[in-house]
Amino acid sequence: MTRPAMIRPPVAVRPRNLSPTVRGTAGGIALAALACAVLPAVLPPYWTYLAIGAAVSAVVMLSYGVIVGRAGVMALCQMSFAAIGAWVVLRLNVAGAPGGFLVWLLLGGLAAVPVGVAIGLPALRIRGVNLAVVTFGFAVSADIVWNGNPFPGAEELTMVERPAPFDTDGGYLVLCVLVFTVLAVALAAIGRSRLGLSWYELRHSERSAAAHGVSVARSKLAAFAISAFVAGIGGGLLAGQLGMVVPGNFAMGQSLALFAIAIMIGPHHPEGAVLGGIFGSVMATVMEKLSLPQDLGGVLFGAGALLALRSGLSQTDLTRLRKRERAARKLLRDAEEHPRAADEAGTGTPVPADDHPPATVPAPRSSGPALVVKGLTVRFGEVVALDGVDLTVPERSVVGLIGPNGAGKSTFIAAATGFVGGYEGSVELRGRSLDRLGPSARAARGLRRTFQTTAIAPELSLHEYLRIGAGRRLPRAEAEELLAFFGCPPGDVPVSIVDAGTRKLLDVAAAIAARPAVALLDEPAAGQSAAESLRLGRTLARVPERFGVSILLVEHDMELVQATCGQVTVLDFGHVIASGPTAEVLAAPAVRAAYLGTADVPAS
Ligand SMILES: Nc1ncnc2c1ncn2[C@@H]1O[C@H](COP(=O)(O)OP(=O)(O)OP(=O)(O)O)[C@@H](O)[C@H]1O
Repeated sequence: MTRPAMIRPPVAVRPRNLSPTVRGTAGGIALAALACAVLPAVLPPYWTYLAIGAAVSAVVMLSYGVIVGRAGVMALCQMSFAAIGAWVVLRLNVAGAPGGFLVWLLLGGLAAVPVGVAIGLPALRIRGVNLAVVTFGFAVSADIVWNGNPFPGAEELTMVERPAPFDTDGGYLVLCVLVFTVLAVALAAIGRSRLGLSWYELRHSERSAAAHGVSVARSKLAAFAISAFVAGIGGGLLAGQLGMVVPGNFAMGQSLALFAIAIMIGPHHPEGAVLGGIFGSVMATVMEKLSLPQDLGGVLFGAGALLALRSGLSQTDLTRLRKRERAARKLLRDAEEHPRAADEAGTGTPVPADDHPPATVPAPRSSGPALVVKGLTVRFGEVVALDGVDLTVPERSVVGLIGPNGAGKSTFIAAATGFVGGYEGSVELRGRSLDRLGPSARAARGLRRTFQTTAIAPELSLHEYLRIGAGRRLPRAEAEELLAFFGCPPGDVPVSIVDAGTRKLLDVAAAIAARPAVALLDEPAAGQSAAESLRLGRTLARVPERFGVSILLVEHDMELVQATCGQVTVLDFGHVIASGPTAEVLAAPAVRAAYLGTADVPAS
């Protein structure tokens, strides 16, 4: 089978100095400090005013970065959250509330959070264009409310008091840059956490996220809450900039234009937010200076957004990814061409997967089987996909689940792991019933699965993907060892440059990284050559002893099944037709009949 450009080194490589996150954050803070020191001194008043506008827009852009850039949600109402932040600041200003501007700013951000969560609730059931319509509807309703009710202080012309030493335009620019920097650093830290990484996964595949134990609902609501908070802060800053706001500052058109900029540029990276802020704020002035129609800016943003949607990645994503890919390719070339030199340079030590010494794995807590499924029956309308299936996976074993196409193997995995609800029968993991739990809760309890087709976010590195799968802090050395065990490239390599077969191995590694009680693997060898498939079989056979994880392996490759599984269960038309030691089962007439289609051999 031919494959796209493949990266799969035969050795494990311990990389060094590839991750630029710490250097990037420090560089960003240094740039912000420089901007604070230099800009107010050198910019003429008009440009200082424009720079404040750009900084405020950049803060709002950060909110798009969370919800659109990371979580991939089509949210069209961020300016409505900004309006809430502005309203709170203005209201507290009019009331002369204690604490002053900075406290009001914070309260404005917090006030937007419950509204963000409320708007996020429909996102638990709907997605894509439908969700865009819901958020658009909210933005339109908010527009109507703001237009019918003047912002506090508008009638009596009470302007917001900027606090000293930020009361001049130059000082206020410094404040905006500081707020942006604090938020950008905090969001970057969240982005590197499991929550932030899970947003990337949600964006590409909610079912994969659930299979990794990520609570899809909690993760999505957190994205809405955090993005609403940041937008609220942006709105409060706008109130401080203008002294007084009008509904037009938060109009629907604003939300749409910023949304298009966000899709195009990718404000989930600080440089994208800055660029987006500059575009959002300065574009109108540039158009005016060039004597071009104002709407042209919106058209350009829209066109850029369409291009970004087609490629699936924003401009900053692409730039960062290409840089990471170049560094990863160089590292892999060096390691393959000069393994010894690479080792001496500290970048890698060749470790053939088969040479890994066995780790000390704690004994299972229960003495019974790892997984016991009894009487599992699943119906899809008239189709009975599974009919009273019993299956047991002992501790520290690899059990095969085989059968012809349509026999019900994937349905078994889906039902056992909670992806198909409403089944009859029972599923017990180490003596505890899972029947009332959803997929992410079952995964968190120690029942992991992989899918026939992988959907891994290409912008993640292999190490980041393993961290999501592990569901815990995963030391780099442990991740590298796991990747080497499965014959995957080093952890800093981006998923975007590994082939489909390696992605399947990575998926298996991510399931094992969690050290679950049982991992249910759905055709992990699909897309592998015969030799790779056999090698995978040998690797899987060593997983129970090495990691303390039992495996249920769904496969069509009989050589792989024979090399890997001590026991096999055979399904045909949703029924178990044989179960027992692999060699005996594969020799059984009923099994041969099921595979060869000889109908007159009775089922056992
Ligand atoms: N969501 C669904 N809706 C309706 N029918 C379904 C659904 N999923 C599976 N089926 C049916 O259930 C039966 C079992 O399908 P399943 O995918 O579990 O088989 P399988 O053994 O995994 O096949 P394969 O080896 O081709 O992956 C098939 O008849 C299939 O058409």
